[in-house]
Amino acid sequence: MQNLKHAVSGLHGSLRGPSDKSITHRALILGALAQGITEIKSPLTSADITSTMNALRPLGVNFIQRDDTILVDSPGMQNFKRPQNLVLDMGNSGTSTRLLAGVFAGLNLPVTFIGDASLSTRPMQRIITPLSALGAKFKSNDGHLPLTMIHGINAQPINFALPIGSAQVKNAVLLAGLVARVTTTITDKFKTRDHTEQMLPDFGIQLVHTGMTFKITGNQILRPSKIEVPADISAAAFWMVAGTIVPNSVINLEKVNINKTRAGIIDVLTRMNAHIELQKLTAAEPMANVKVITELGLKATTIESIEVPTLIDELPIIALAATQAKGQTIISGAEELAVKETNRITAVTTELQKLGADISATPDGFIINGPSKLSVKRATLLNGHGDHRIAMMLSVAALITEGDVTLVDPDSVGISYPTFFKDLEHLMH
Ligand SMILES: O=C(O)C1=C[C@@H](OP(=O)(O)O)[C@@H](O)[C@H](O)C1
Ligand SMILES: C=C(OP(=O)(O)O)C(=O)O
Repeated sequence: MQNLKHAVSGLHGSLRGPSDKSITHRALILGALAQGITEIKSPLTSADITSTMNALRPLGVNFIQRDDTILVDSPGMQNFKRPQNLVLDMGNSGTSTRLLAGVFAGLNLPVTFIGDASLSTRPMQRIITPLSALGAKFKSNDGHLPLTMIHGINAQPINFALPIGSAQVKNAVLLAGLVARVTTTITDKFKTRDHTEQMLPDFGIQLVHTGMTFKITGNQILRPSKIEVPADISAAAFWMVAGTIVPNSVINLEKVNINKTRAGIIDVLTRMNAHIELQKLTAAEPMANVKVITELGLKATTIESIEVPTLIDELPIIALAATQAKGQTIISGAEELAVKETNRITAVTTELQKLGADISATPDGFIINGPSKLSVKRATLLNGHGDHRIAMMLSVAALITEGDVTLVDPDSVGISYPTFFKDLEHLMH
């Protein structure tokens, strides 16, 4: 339980938030595939990242933590140990499960994936179907965990057109092909996050891009690399919205990743009239210092399917911003939100309605009328539904809510942002 009743007189200060979760998963996995020592500077350390590391250790990969660096010391994919009857607990992490299913399918190393109650409800058919089409064989609980891969892929070459806007599905196939060392061509018309594609050349892997398609020629071997992980825009998003809607705030967010496949929230908040300034920095992935100043004259906007992959994890906090904007915000094409750590469409709607927001759920998003004054008449329990992004959104909502609200499950923030409440304290003082 975390009481969220605060007397807030603005949020102030600078913050280098947690490092990017997607980039850290990928750096750990590619580092494990390469023989030698890969250095990952400023990785995220969180429960989901622990799931990825725990799954790679049985292959003979060591992770050495030194200050703000993880050294990935690996025998390389050609020399991985091949333990029998491997059962891997992926905790709460969809990314770990789907990306590593691709790795194990490429290795042709049988494995069973299990996970927590939330992960066990999430759809895995989306990776079973394409990997099975490449010759892999799976047993699952009707498309859910426990998921057993009986044998890996054998098709070559691989030609895959991504059928849904999921980077995790794209990466399952990409990694299967890379590890099996077969020529792999992938078309991503949804423009899902491209961190793996950006990072592969650093590991010595050549890609050829043609429009929405990229090709990785077979038989390439990864070499170890040095990767620096920027701050996660999906975490910074909470402060971008908090700094906008809490009166008298000025927040500086340092070294935030603004890769264009991820930065949709900046476009959306700017359309809504928020005051966001970017100071661009030079880095492997585009990065900026982001300054946010309160703006109480927000206006409604429309978000459609084309923009959704660039801000999918930010939609709960964007929905909160929309409750404070004048007019009707319509968010559509976001049906994927229903299959995240919880059904984020119903969770966001139910919890924000408790605070008096005018929000309704649709099958693929939300309709939100604003602005609404958020308040509760009596002490109210808010439920993060075990989902880190819902818990953090509600904690920001509480900053502008009149009355006494308590979050029943604050610990979920540890999935992606273990220092969230500490950083909130820092910005309040
Ligand atoms: O590839 C990734 O690192 C992720 C992709 C997205 O999921 P989908 O690929 O299922 O959309 C996102 O929601 C998740 O937090 C991380
Ligand atoms: C959906 C998320 O992660 P994953 O799919 O890796 O569990 C998230 O972090 O919001």
